[in-house]
Amino acid sequence: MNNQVLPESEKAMLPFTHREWERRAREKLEIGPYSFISGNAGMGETANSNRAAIKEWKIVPRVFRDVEKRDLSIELLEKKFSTPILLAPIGVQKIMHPEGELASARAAADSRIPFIASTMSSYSMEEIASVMGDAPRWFQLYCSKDKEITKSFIKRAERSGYSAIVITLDSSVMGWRVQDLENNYSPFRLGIGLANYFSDSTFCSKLVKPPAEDFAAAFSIFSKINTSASLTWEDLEFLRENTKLPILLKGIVDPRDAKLALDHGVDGIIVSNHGGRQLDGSIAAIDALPKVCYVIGGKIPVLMDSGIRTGTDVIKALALGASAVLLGRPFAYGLAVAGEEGVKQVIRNLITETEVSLGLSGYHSIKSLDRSLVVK
Ligand SMILES: Cc1cc2nc3c(=O)[nH]c(=O)nc-3n(C[C@H](O)[C@H](O)[C@H](O)COP(=O)(O)O)c2cc1C
Ligand SMILES: O=C(O)C(=O)c1ccccc1
Repeated sequence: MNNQVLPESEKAMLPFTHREWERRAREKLEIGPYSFISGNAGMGETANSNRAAIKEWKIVPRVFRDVEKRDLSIELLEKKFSTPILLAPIGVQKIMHPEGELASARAAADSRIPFIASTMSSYSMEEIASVMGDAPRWFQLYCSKDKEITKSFIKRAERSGYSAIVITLDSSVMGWRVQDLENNYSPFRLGIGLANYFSDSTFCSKLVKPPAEDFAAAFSIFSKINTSASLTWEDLEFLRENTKLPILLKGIVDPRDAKLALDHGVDGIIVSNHGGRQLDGSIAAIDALPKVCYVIGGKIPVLMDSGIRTGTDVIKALALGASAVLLGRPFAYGLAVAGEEGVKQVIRNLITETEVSLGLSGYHSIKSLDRSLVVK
């Protein structure tokens, strides 16, 4: 089903609130996929903290400051973007909707919001690129234990028009996800999320038969060379040598790691705790942001995700020093509920609410936002 042709009556009925998108997604999906998306690590304490901490920050709006024209544009890695919002890398999107990443990538392209394709996508990075025209896209890399595969992924991303590499560092091993254990649910076992591997000539050269002919053998090799847990700062050198694209590190919350990232010459960092899906009990992302921004001192962009739900959340993160934010689960629910049109609607609503909130805060541009806008 192509959701571009969603009837007008149904479009009008699409939700406005995160809660309602989530409720509708829950209605639509089986328990396994729904819980995989909504689920968190452990007791969900970090996921709760992400929201609680954002709520604790309060906006102190200014008045009489001419907010007739409101400009959401930003500059990031020497490129101009019309909003400070990107779609976070989310793997296995076919569990949300049959069109998976193709639908969300088209929706992102429609608003010129950068789409970050996950290593664990259910369509290959080339297939995703092919529906995006020249719209901005980045590639998120989980480094394989096999360096040749990592190299191959980077080259493929370069060739298919991805303009930055995001290296996720908070997932050396999968978090303790009780819901998935209880449901005995794993998208991989269903063969979802392996498209980049199964379409990779370096990976396939290790197989006797193509993945389509012997899934079990291909899956077994994938399981052996999947994400590496032995990476250290030294490995950045290998990555740096293998691409001229900007490199961003995702999953940094300690200012010492931010400083190390800066010293190692990365091009940006993403403050994130993976939405609370990895280490339960870890610090709320928005609480980690100010100190990280302080040590970075504006030298490279600091992006942030984990808990962003509304336009006011976006404004708070930017006031606390983020250059841009990544939208995670909200668009995943949009995709589950109404495919491409759902993601478009989630993006449009978030952009509009951000713009309204910027004006009501007494600021006319993202550039003019400053730390004094928020207090605890
Ligand atoms: C279903 C799902 C899959 C995800 N897959 C990836 C992934 O493949 N790579 C990655 O770096 N982060 C992944 N993330 C984390 C997101 O990029 C982002 O950090 C997180 O969703 C932010 O939290 P929030 O959704 O609560 O705002 C995933 C998150 C979800 C919900
Ligand atoms: O579930 C996640 O958070 C995640 O990062 C992931 C990793 C591999 C496949 C799908 C999702």
